[in-house]
Amino acid sequence: MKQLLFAAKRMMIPMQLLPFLLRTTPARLRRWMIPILPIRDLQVAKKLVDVMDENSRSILEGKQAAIARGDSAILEQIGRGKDIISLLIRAAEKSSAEDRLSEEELRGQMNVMMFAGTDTTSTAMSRILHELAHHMDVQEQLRKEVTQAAAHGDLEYDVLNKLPLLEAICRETLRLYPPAITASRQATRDTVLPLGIPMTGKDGTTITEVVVPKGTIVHVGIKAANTRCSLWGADALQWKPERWLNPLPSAIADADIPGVYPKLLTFIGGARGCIGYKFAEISIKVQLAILVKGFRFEVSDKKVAWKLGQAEAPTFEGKHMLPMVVSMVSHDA
Ligand code: HEM
Repeated sequence: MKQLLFAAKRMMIPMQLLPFLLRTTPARLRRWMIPILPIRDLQVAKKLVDVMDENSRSILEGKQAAIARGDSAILEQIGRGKDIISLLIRAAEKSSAEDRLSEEELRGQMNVMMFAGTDTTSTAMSRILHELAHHMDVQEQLRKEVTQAAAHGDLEYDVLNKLPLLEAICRETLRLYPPAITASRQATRDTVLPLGIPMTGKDGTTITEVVVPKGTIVHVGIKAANTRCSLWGADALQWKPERWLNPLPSAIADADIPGVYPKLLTFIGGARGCIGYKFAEISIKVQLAILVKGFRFEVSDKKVAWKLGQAEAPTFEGKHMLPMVVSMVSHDA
């Protein structure tokens, strides 16, 4: 998945043609053209998309077969029939022919979710572990919080979701290192955007708003909004989970930030905001709670470089990885 994002990033200029090609050529022709175009990244992207599609196809077939075999077969499946794909298959079966999602559309949904949900979540996990390795005191506090909460067995959803330090660590990492640093939107009508901070024009006049005509592409600076000193304070660029354990500065508390996630644009907002944010949040918390309870993460002597594809990914000597020193935690009293 990461390779796909990096390949797409390197093809930024030819990709500008994509909307035009989508409008003017059938999918079959586009696929036929790819092997003859001398763009290496395009061949890489095609191969990766085919792998993703093949995976979706085999998962979908497995789910459909289990649903056809009946309840006991469904219970053996990951998600036990409550996962989104099983729900979509069942909904499709109950819908009229004209409303029904076709096989291709179901696979399309799966591909989008895998694409949108995998690297975003794994990047956030990498960032959290990296920060915890640089802040061993916070890591120890988190281990204590999780271990105490799990003293009587498995952590229930509600308990896990309310652990204050775990929550603060997730929020702070998603604030400072949003996996998607920008998003684009197209204005559906003429509008005027007020500026939070006025600007001075070339002729010296003060500009307090910007006219946005219908059709304009607007790039939303997710990371810029999440780390703005005038809102978050002078320490906006520092990783400080404790900021979420205390009342937020009034500038940010009072700011109207239309994110689905309070005060952050990490999952953006509005009708096309991230539909997976709750899932992402709980899966990060589950993974983190299990990992930190069982293992200690320390910085290694290998220099990690964070490279921007669509999401920022850790690399070492050009390979996607996050070298760390990991040891088991002893829970003997
Ligand atoms: C930390 C994890 C995640 C982050 C930071 C994140 C962030 C975002 C952002 C910024 C968008 C808007 C992209 C755009 O319009 O350009 C988006 C869209 C989307 N996300 Fe997430 N996401 C995360 C995890 C997930 C997960 C786990 C899923 C699914 C299981 C998911 C499914 C989607 C889908 C389907 C969309 C497209 C929604 C639409 O266009 O209507 N995301 N996400």
